[in-house]
Amino acid sequence: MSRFPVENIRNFSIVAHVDHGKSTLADRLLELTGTIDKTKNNKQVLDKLQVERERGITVKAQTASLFHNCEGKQYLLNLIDTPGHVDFSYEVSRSLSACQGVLLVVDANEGIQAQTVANFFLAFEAQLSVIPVINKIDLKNADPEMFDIPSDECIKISAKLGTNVESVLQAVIERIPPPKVHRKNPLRALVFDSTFDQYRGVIANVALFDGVVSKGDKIVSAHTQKTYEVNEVGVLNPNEQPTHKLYAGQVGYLIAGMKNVTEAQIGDTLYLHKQPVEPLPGFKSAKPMVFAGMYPVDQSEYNNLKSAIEKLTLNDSSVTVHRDSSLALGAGWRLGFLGLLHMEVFNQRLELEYNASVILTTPTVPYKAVLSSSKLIKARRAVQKNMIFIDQNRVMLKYLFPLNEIVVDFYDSLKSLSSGYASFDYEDAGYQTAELVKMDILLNGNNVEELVTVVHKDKAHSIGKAICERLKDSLPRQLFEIAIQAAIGSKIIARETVKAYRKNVLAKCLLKRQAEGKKKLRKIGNVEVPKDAFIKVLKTQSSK
Ligand SMILES: Nc1nc2c(ncn2[C@@H]2O[C@H](COP(=O)(O)OP(=O)(O)OP(=O)(O)O)[C@@H](O)[C@H]2O)c(=O)[nH]1
Repeated sequence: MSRFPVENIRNFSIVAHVDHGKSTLADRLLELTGTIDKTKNNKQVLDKLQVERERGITVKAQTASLFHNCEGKQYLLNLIDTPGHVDFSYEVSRSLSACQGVLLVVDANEGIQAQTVANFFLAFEAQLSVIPVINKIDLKNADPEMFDIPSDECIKISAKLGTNVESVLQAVIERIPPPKVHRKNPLRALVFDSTFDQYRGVIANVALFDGVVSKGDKIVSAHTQKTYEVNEVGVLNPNEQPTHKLYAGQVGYLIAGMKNVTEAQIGDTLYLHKQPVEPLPGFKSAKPMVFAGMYPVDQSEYNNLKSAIEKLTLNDSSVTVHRDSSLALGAGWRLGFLGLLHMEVFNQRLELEYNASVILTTPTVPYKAVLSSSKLIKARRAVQKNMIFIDQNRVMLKYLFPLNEIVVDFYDSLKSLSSGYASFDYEDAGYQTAELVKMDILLNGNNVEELVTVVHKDKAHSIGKAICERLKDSLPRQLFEIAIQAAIGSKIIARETVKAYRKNVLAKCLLKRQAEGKKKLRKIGNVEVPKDAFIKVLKTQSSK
């Protein structure tokens, strides 16, 4: 690695709106630099996770070091491919901390979209060089001239066909500056991502801001003050390739015998033993926008699920975890996600990567209740506090909201109403009095503990009705009629009915059900409920 002086290093991310072609461009760059062989099968090779392959989207930023010869000089180009969906934007902001420039990819057909703008501002605020790349110029309706960017600054390519992709490499070398680092200073390495390997422990992705790190070095974590010996260092090419040393300006991985996931903090600074340095600023923590309760299907699985959640949150540090418990479901957690897609992907990764089976429930939020026989707690609605114009195009509105109104899909509704242009932030404003009631959902008279909620009195009827309707759509017909009821105390406020099978379709349906298997079903009284029924209810509950 010493062959690459700082001036021959470029660290850059590929950012874009969802599906504008980041991963396809990454494939071509890997091929052009000979990092992977050129074959027809190279489709989004950096999307390594099973969930990414199944869904065809990137959810995790991936690093790859490319070795490239240009005008007789050997360059080391560290590329980070990032996700495009807004729910994974935390991956983008972290990746930028290891870069000096970005390729801002824009689909020529679709033009500039919400995440194009958001990513542009992220890069701009981090003072990175931005190279606009207009992609998909092979498509019929492509109109590459439609952007308000000087055309000589844009590179027009087809990532799919490989057209003009060499110019992108050329621009990376010419327009992105080398990192500003000092190799003679003591080691200062930023941990910008981590994964957990069953056999080798924590694998930390590091960007070196100062100094050198070698296999065998003793290093200290600024966060825990614990000392470790470096067992392996290397680059991702795109698979791990040990190198013995990494120098300032380079991006790679490091394994140092951290066996416990709590020891590895994303944003931590690593330095050499007895050579302490000022820690790097790290990352602003991600703010959860959607919450869900998570419980093991069987309490005996609690410890396994706990360990799986810990390992997965190491790789996805934007998930917040708090312990929670339910009378019916036992010990579990309240998890916070950046959006509903993020919640689904996390859940799917737990199943695919850790073979975990979980129950997702509506979240609980902490309330303080003053119990009194006659006086109920007074309600408070969202109250506007102020409105500030940030510039000609942007306005900031401040409201006081009951937390319960925003924890499920407020953020997603806001994004879809504003086509993704509105952003949302919140701060805890303390407890407020409110007229709240506890609402139960009953299936043939049996209480469904997963769906017990505390709701505002005025919304109880509409929420109860919506949950009953949703459940009706998600419950398969059974041998008998199922009454779905929403109740406050002993008062029933909504009801739906799932009819029993008709006799002539009975045999056919039973056969189908047997084929589907019983694994994904949960029994409440005599009623069989598919596991995803609760997720469907959770998704729509607060929008009703
Ligand atoms: N016609 C055409 N299609 C392209 C081109 N580049 C990418 N695509 C297609 O666009 C789709 C999305 O490409 P990806 O590379 O997965 O996009 P992405 O930006 O990485 O997607 P996310 O990471 O999920 O946001 C795929 O079906 C690609 O085959 C191109 O130059 N021309």
